[in-house]
Amino acid sequence: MNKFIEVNNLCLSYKNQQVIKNISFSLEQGKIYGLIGRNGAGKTSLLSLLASFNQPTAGTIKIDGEVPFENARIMQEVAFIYDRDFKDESSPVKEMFDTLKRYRPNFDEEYAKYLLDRFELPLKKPVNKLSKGKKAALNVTIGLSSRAPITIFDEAYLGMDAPTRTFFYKELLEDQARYPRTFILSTHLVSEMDYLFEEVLIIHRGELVFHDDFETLISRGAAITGDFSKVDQFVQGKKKLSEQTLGRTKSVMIYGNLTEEEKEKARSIGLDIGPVNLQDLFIYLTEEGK
Ligand SMILES: Nc1ncnc2c1ncn2[C@@H]1O[C@H](COP(=O)(O)OP(=O)(O)OP(=O)(O)O)[C@@H](O)[C@H]1O
Repeated sequence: MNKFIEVNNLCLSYKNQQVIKNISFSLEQGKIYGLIGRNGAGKTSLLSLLASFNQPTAGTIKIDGEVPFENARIMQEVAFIYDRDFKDESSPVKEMFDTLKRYRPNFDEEYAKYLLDRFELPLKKPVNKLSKGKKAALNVTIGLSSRAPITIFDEAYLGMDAPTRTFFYKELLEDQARYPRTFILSTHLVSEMDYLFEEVLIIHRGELVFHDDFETLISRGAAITGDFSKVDQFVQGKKKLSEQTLGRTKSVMIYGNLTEEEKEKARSIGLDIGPVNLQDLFIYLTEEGK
């Protein structure tokens, strides 16, 4: 495994509140990571450390073998795109991209123009006069066209309508195929974005409670669907994450691995076994009291 980003025993405190608690993980080059966690879990705090916007209280971060904080070479490799209001940005959209060219070595002007056009961003309009959704589109354009080896989107979609978000996800995947880099996507739109993630990190109350590939995470549970009475009987004694009933058909998400014997039994009575969805698992893994 190529450890492009290595985080060891990372801690961050604001005054006497510890918001990042002894987190360790490593991330590879060229993969898309989903970072999820409930409100106040510490996602932005963690990302701001990776982007050198903050210094750890304890522990270490290494990017490409070097400590990133106040390290000009590494800092230009990291693009941190977060929900910004651009309120002091009175220059026109076009000017922002002229500036970007100077400090993003991989910036692709043609690609930026293509995205600005597709997002229908008016080049002459002052940035702070754009609507919220257009500001988000501008932000995403900066993130994608910078082609930084580490690109972090922290709820960068806020304000975008559904068709625009769909376009953003499609572009992200297509550009990743052309120019692979490490993406970290922090989001609350778990069910909408989960297909983008190759690996998932779940942070809860400042601790990393899960980090593995997407397939491994969703294989921790199963969706059992079929005749409601048979489903009820089969899931008895199992940890239920959620359930839905339509007429006589019921679907129950359960947590925990099924043995081969159990799978065989379910099939023999006409039940269907499917994967659990990430959102239900996430809700379960971060339930209060866990
Ligand atoms: N500048 C700051 N000063 C003091 N406390 C802060 C500061 N920034 C964040 N915190 C606190 O750190 C904790 C983690 O906040 P953070 O913004 O990292 O969470 P988050 O997971 O990104 O949340 P959300 O999903 O709500 O955006 C919260 O308790 C928050 O109040």
